[in-house]
Amino acid sequence: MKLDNLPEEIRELVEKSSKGESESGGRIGSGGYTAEDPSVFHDVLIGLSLQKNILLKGPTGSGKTKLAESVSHTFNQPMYSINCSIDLDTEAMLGFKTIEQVDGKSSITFVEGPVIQAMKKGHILYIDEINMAKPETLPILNGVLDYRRTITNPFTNEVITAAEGFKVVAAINEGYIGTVPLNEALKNRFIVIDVPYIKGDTLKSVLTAQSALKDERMIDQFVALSADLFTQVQNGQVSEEAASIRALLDTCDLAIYMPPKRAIQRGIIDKLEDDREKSAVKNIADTIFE
Ligand SMILES: Nc1ncnc2c1ncn2[C@@H]1O[C@H](COP(=O)(O)OP(=O)(O)OP(=O)(O)O)[C@@H](O)[C@H]1O
Repeated sequence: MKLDNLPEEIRELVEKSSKGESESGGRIGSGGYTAEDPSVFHDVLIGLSLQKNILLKGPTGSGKTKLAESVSHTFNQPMYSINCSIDLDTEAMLGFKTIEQVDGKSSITFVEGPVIQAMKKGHILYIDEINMAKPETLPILNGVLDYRRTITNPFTNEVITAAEGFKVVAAINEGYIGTVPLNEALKNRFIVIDVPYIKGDTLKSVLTAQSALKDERMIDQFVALSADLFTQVQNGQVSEEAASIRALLDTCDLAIYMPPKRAIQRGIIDKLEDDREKSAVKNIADTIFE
């Protein structure tokens, strides 16, 4: 278990609740989530240790998936993921029946999906973009997400109660095109943690660690660019995704091989729809990079 730097009381909680089978299936996430406010990660760990479901709420590229991976890393428990979309169906969550040939004979077997596997093994279930699913798809998980921690598999009639250690983390990207407001009963089953874009020295350390760009002066310039973009986002001049850390990391990588302003054009500006937003970002880039 990777518990360095955690306050004593949180470390004890994490140790107690980090059960689950250690064998096969799922994948232990890599760590690396960094935030200026340590309470973001600490509160996620506390909530999960107390068997609460966690809903990470934040704009695209703000590190929600990275945070979930870091949870898996810290608890040393494998993570099973569901990526929600309007096409998500019960089979993608719970599993499906298939015909298998055993000794020349056909038999029907059930291939367990991420929810059933994580429940049975006492591992972590990550439900990404939970508000992209059709509202009628997720209520089947209501019993999994409350004190019952139980589901009746509609394909096999098996009643499954989650093994000790089972944890649920979900992520939501509010206001994003194609999303629907989360059903209240579903939202009610989660503790909500905001995951904002990182800034300043924290951003610098993430760019230094995750980008291939090694020119410290240029990294400082990209941190300044991000701060200015953030101000424009707050003023309502540009949309939130312009300040995405993912886009900034891509831009830093490109800037090793092309002038930084071209990298910004490719990595940030060309993703924006609105011409006024594009020129606002371009103006900021012009003030920081010659
Ligand atoms: N606070 C952070 N700490 C470490 N890495 C971060 C952080 N924020 C963003 N990143 C990096 O930025 C990239 C995007 O992060 P991630 O995929 O976790 O975002 P997300 O919030 O899940 O995005 P989306 O909503 O689009 O799925 C990753 O490469 C991740 O490592």
